[in-house]
Amino acid sequence: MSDNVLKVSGLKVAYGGIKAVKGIDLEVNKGELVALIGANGAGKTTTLKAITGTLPACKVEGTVAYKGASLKGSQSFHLVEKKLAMVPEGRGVFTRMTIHENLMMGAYTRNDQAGIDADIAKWYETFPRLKERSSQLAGTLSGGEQQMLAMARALMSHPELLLLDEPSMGLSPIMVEKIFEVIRAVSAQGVTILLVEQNAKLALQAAHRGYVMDSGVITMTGNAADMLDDPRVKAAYLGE
Ligand SMILES: Nc1ncnc2c1ncn2[C@@H]1O[C@H](COP(=O)(O)OP(=O)(O)OP(=O)(O)O)[C@@H](O)[C@H]1O
Repeated sequence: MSDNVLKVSGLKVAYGGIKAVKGIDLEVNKGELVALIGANGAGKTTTLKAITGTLPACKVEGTVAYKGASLKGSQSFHLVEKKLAMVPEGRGVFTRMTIHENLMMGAYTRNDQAGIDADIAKWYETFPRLKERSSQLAGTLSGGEQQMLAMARALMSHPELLLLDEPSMGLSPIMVEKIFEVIRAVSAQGVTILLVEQNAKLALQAAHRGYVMDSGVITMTGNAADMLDDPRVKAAYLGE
């Protein structure tokens, strides 16, 4: 059996006349943390939306296989049942629910109450700030706190693949460090992750492998440590 959790082949996406993704191949193997980096408008978010089948009406070609099967036509609740969790850009927490209720929502496909309670306690330990505010409405949290909550909520479903879209966006440098610390810790627990990031340095430092996307095409791929050393990556994405 292949080790692929995710395999994207020949993916093309066009919004009307705009070709956002122009035939990319990408794979994520079990247990890997893979970074997809690239500038604004490179097509990274579009790629994630194509993976989850959440694109607006537009032309899509190619295939996306998650655990060997297509996700075409899946609704968001199907994705959770299939153990695929996405933390979108802008977080997507339930703003009118408390932190605790958000975490419970993340576990709605589970019925092991003791396990759910243990997981909530674990995430509260990882993010003490969420614990202090457990009965606060999620909409009143800061950007960084919402990012933490969105990640913890996604992890409550015990995903086999976690998709993270720009987790560092809009956060203070301290919060960015903290979020990446957590991403590394989650990866070390064996969770398979596809991380979309503009912060190429932090993403490649955390990842096993990376892909560089530019104007809808993959221009480079390889071992993340090698990519950090690559003069082209240094010049274009690391500001060196
Ligand atoms: N709904 C849409 N309708 C039309 N064009 C779109 C739509 N969504 C994205 N695009 C265009 O597709 C291209 C790729 O956008 P995408 O959001 O995938 O890039 P990105 O790499 O995620 O960038 P960013 O980091 O800024 O989010 C851009 O030119 C964008 O303007």
